[in-house]
Amino acid sequence: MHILIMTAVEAEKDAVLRGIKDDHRFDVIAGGVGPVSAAISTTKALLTKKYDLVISAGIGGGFLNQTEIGSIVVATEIIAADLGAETAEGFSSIEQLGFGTSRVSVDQVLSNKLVNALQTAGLCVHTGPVLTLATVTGTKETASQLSTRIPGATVEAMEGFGVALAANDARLPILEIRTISNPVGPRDKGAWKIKEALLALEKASSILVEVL
Ligand SMILES: O=C(O)c1cccc(C(=O)CC[C@H]2O[C@@H](n3cnc4c(=O)[nH]cnc43)[C@H](O)[C@@H]2O)c1
Repeated sequence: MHILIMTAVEAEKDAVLRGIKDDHRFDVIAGGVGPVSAAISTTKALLTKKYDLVISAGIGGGFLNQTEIGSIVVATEIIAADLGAETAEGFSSIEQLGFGTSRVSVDQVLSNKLVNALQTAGLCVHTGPVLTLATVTGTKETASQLSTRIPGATVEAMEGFGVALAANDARLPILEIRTISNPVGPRDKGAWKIKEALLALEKASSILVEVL
Protein backbone atom coordinates (compact mmCIF):
# COMPACT_ATOMS: atom_id res chain seq x y z
CA MET A 1 0.00 0.00 0.00
CA HIS A 2 1.30 3.46 -0.93
CA ILE A 3 0.06 6.36 1.13
CA LEU A 4 0.38 10.07 0.41
CA ILE A 5 0.27 12.37 3.43
CA MET A 6 -0.23 16.07 2.67
CA THR A 7 0.62 18.70 5.29
CA ALA A 8 0.61 22.48 4.84
CA VAL A 9 4.00 23.42 6.26
CA GLU A 10 7.42 21.80 6.83
CA ALA A 11 7.04 21.70 10.65
CA GLU A 12 3.94 19.51 10.24
CA LYS A 13 5.71 17.35 7.67
CA ASP A 14 8.65 16.84 10.08
CA ALA A 15 6.27 15.84 12.90
CA VAL A 16 4.60 13.26 10.64
CA LEU A 17 8.00 11.94 9.51
CA ARG A 18 9.13 11.53 13.14
CA GLY A 19 5.98 9.47 13.76
CA ILE A 20 6.15 7.21 10.72
CA LYS A 21 9.96 6.84 10.99
CA ASP A 22 11.41 5.23 7.88
CA ASP A 23 8.28 3.43 6.70
CA HIS A 24 8.68 3.45 2.93
CA ARG A 25 4.97 3.01 2.23
CA PHE A 26 4.47 6.70 3.06
CA ASP A 27 5.36 9.86 1.16
CA VAL A 28 4.92 13.11 3.07
CA ILE A 29 4.65 16.43 1.23
CA ALA A 30 4.28 19.97 2.60
CA GLY A 31 1.95 21.34 -0.07
CA GLY A 32 1.43 24.90 1.13
CA VAL A 33 -1.16 26.75 3.16
CA GLY A 34 -4.79 26.99 1.98
CA PRO A 35 -7.12 24.82 -0.07
CA VAL A 36 -5.89 25.92 -3.49
CA SER A 37 -2.20 25.22 -2.83
CA ALA A 38 -3.22 21.95 -1.19
CA ALA A 39 -5.30 20.86 -4.20
CA ILE A 40 -2.58 21.75 -6.71
CA SER A 41 0.20 20.06 -4.72
CA THR A 42 -1.87 16.93 -4.13
CA THR A 43 -2.88 16.70 -7.79
CA LYS A 44 0.77 17.03 -8.86
CA ALA A 45 1.86 14.32 -6.39
CA LEU A 46 -0.90 11.96 -7.57
CA LEU A 47 0.28 12.37 -11.16
CA THR A 48 3.86 11.34 -10.30
CA LYS A 49 3.17 8.03 -8.49
CA LYS A 50 0.42 5.50 -7.92
CA TYR A 51 -1.11 5.81 -4.43
CA ASP A 52 -3.80 3.83 -2.63
CA LEU A 53 -4.76 6.36 0.03
CA VAL A 54 -4.43 10.11 0.61
CA ILE A 55 -4.32 11.73 4.06
CA SER A 56 -4.57 15.43 4.90
CA ALA A 57 -2.73 15.98 8.19
CA GLY A 58 -1.70 18.92 10.30
CA ILE A 59 -2.58 21.17 13.16
CA GLY A 60 -5.91 22.98 13.44
CA GLY A 61 -8.20 25.15 15.49
CA GLY A 62 -10.64 23.30 17.75
CA PHE A 63 -14.26 24.36 18.32
CA LEU A 64 -15.17 25.14 21.92
CA ASN A 65 -16.48 22.19 23.96
CA GLN A 66 -15.53 19.72 21.22
CA THR A 67 -11.76 19.43 21.63
CA GLU A 68 -8.84 20.17 23.92
CA ILE A 69 -5.46 21.65 23.00
CA GLY A 70 -3.17 18.77 22.00
CA SER A 71 -6.03 16.37 21.25
CA ILE A 72 -6.36 14.49 17.98
CA VAL A 73 -9.34 14.74 15.64
CA VAL A 74 -10.13 12.22 12.92
CA ALA A 75 -12.55 13.67 10.37
CA THR A 76 -15.92 12.05 9.76
CA GLU A 77 -16.46 14.44 6.84
CA ILE A 78 -14.43 17.18 5.15
CA ILE A 79 -16.39 20.37 4.55
CA ALA A 80 -15.53 23.55 2.61
CA ALA A 81 -17.23 25.83 5.11
CA ASP A 82 -16.84 29.10 3.21
CA LEU A 83 -17.70 27.81 -0.27
CA GLY A 84 -20.90 29.65 -1.16
CA ALA A 85 -22.37 33.13 -1.09
CA GLU A 86 -23.18 35.65 1.59
CA THR A 87 -26.79 36.86 1.22
CA ALA A 88 -29.02 39.26 3.14
CA GLU A 89 -30.58 36.16 4.75
CA GLY A 90 -27.23 34.66 5.70
CA PHE A 91 -24.77 32.22 4.15
CA SER A 92 -25.85 30.06 1.18
CA SER A 93 -23.75 26.95 0.60
CA ILE A 94 -22.63 25.84 -2.85
CA GLU A 95 -25.31 23.10 -2.63
CA GLN A 96 -28.03 25.71 -2.00
CA LEU A 97 -26.71 27.72 -4.94
CA GLY A 98 -26.84 24.59 -7.12
CA PHE A 99 -23.20 24.66 -8.20
CA GLY A 100 -21.72 21.52 -6.65
CA THR A 101 -20.75 20.14 -3.28
CA SER A 102 -18.88 21.42 -0.25
CA ARG A 103 -18.62 17.99 1.37
CA VAL A 104 -16.32 15.03 0.82
CA SER A 105 -16.78 11.72 2.63
CA VAL A 106 -13.84 10.03 4.29
CA ASP A 107 -13.07 6.31 4.16
CA GLN A 108 -15.22 5.23 7.10
CA VAL A 109 -13.64 1.80 7.59
CA LEU A 110 -10.09 3.16 7.77
CA SER A 111 -11.07 6.12 9.90
CA ASN A 112 -12.88 3.87 12.43
CA LYS A 113 -9.84 1.59 12.55
CA LEU A 114 -7.59 4.56 13.20
CA VAL A 115 -9.84 6.00 15.92
CA ASN A 116 -9.93 2.63 17.71
CA ALA A 117 -6.14 2.30 17.55
CA LEU A 118 -5.60 5.87 18.83
CA GLN A 119 -7.99 5.21 21.72
CA THR A 120 -6.30 1.90 22.51
CA ALA A 121 -2.97 3.74 22.64
CA GLY A 122 -4.49 5.97 25.32
CA LEU A 123 -4.47 9.13 23.20
CA CYS A 124 -7.13 11.82 23.45
CA VAL A 125 -9.11 11.49 20.22
CA HIS A 126 -12.32 13.03 18.88
CA THR A 127 -14.25 12.58 15.67
CA GLY A 128 -16.40 15.01 13.72
CA PRO A 129 -16.65 17.21 10.66
CA VAL A 130 -13.41 19.03 9.84
CA LEU A 131 -13.96 22.38 8.17
CA THR A 132 -11.72 23.88 5.52
CA LEU A 133 -11.63 27.67 5.30
CA ALA A 134 -9.39 29.96 3.28
CA THR A 135 -9.56 32.51 6.10
CA VAL A 136 -8.71 31.58 9.69
CA THR A 137 -11.61 32.51 11.98
CA GLY A 138 -10.69 35.45 14.20
CA THR A 139 -13.82 36.34 16.16
CA LYS A 140 -16.26 34.70 18.58
CA GLU A 141 -19.14 35.65 16.26
CA THR A 142 -17.73 33.83 13.22
CA ALA A 143 -16.87 30.79 15.36
CA SER A 144 -20.41 30.69 16.67
CA GLN A 145 -21.93 31.16 13.17
CA LEU A 146 -19.84 28.25 11.87
CA SER A 147 -20.87 25.87 14.63
CA THR A 148 -24.53 26.83 14.17
CA ARG A 149 -24.38 26.43 10.40
CA ILE A 150 -22.43 23.15 10.56
CA PRO A 151 -23.69 21.12 13.53
CA GLY A 152 -20.92 19.06 15.14
CA ALA A 153 -18.13 21.16 13.58
CA THR A 154 -15.05 19.97 15.45
CA VAL A 155 -12.00 21.54 13.85
CA GLU A 156 -11.17 24.19 11.31
CA ALA A 157 -8.07 24.13 9.15
CA MET A 158 -7.20 25.37 5.68
CA GLU A 159 -6.29 22.44 3.42
CA GLY A 160 -8.46 19.34 3.88
CA PHE A 161 -11.05 20.09 1.20
CA GLY A 162 -8.36 20.83 -1.42
CA VAL A 163 -6.55 17.58 -0.68
CA ALA A 164 -9.87 15.69 -0.63
CA LEU A 165 -11.00 17.04 -4.02
CA ALA A 166 -7.70 15.99 -5.59
CA ALA A 167 -8.02 12.51 -4.03
CA ASN A 168 -11.64 12.25 -5.17
CA ASP A 169 -10.65 13.23 -8.69
CA ALA A 170 -8.10 10.39 -8.67
CA ARG A 171 -10.77 8.05 -7.19
CA LEU A 172 -8.71 7.50 -4.05
CA PRO A 173 -9.92 7.25 -0.46
CA ILE A 174 -9.20 10.19 1.83
CA LEU A 175 -8.69 10.71 5.57
CA GLU A 176 -8.06 13.91 7.51
CA ILE A 177 -6.25 14.04 10.84
CA ARG A 178 -5.85 17.27 12.81
CA THR A 179 -4.25 17.96 16.16
CA ILE A 180 -5.43 20.99 18.07
CA SER A 181 -3.10 23.96 18.51
CA ASN A 182 -5.64 26.67 19.38
CA PRO A 183 -9.31 27.34 19.97
CA VAL A 184 -11.36 28.68 17.04
CA GLY A 185 -12.19 32.28 17.86
CA PRO A 186 -10.52 35.60 18.69
CA ARG A 187 -7.10 35.61 17.05
CA ASP A 188 -4.11 35.25 19.41
CA LYS A 189 -1.42 33.49 17.39
CA GLY A 190 1.10 33.99 20.24
CA ALA A 191 -1.03 31.66 22.38
CA TRP A 192 -1.15 28.83 19.82
CA LYS A 193 0.27 25.66 21.39
CA ILE A 194 2.08 24.56 18.28
CA LYS A 195 4.62 22.36 20.10
CA GLU A 196 1.86 20.36 21.82
CA ALA A 197 -0.09 20.00 18.57
CA LEU A 198 2.99 18.86 16.64
CA LEU A 199 3.78 16.30 19.35
CA ALA A 200 0.23 14.95 19.09
CA LEU A 201 0.63 14.83 15.30
CA GLU A 202 3.81 12.80 15.72
CA LYS A 203 2.05 10.36 18.08
CA ALA A 204 -0.97 10.04 15.78
CA SER A 205 1.36 9.35 12.85
CA SER A 206 3.14 6.58 14.76
CA ILE A 207 -0.23 4.85 15.27
CA LEU A 208 -1.11 5.32 11.59
CA VAL A 209 1.81 3.09 10.69
CA GLU A 210 0.39 0.27 12.83
CA VAL A 211 -3.13 0.61 11.43
CA LEU A 212 -2.48 0.74 7.68
O1 LIG B 1 5.09 28.92 13.56
C1 LIG B 1 5.32 27.71 13.61
O2 LIG B 1 6.30 27.17 14.18
C2 LIG B 1 4.36 26.80 12.97
C3 LIG B 1 4.58 25.44 13.02
C4 LIG B 1 3.65 24.59 12.46
C5 LIG B 1 2.52 25.11 11.83
C6 LIG B 1 2.32 26.47 11.79
C7 LIG B 1 1.14 27.04 11.15
O3 LIG B 1 0.89 28.22 11.21
C8 LIG B 1 0.32 26.10 10.41
C9 LIG B 1 -0.80 26.77 9.65
C10 LIG B 1 -1.83 25.71 9.43
O4 LIG B 1 -2.48 25.41 10.62
C11 LIG B 1 -3.83 25.19 10.41
N1 LIG B 1 -4.54 25.91 11.46
C12 LIG B 1 -4.16 25.94 12.74
N2 LIG B 1 -5.05 26.60 13.48
C13 LIG B 1 -6.02 27.01 12.65
C14 LIG B 1 -7.24 27.72 12.86
O5 LIG B 1 -7.61 28.13 13.97
N3 LIG B 1 -7.99 27.96 11.76
C15 LIG B 1 -7.62 27.53 10.54
N4 LIG B 1 -6.48 26.85 10.31
C16 LIG B 1 -5.69 26.58 11.37
C17 LIG B 1 -4.11 25.56 8.98
O6 LIG B 1 -4.42 24.39 8.28
C18 LIG B 1 -2.82 26.20 8.46
O7 LIG B 1 -2.40 25.70 7.25
C19 LIG B 1 3.24 27.33 12.35
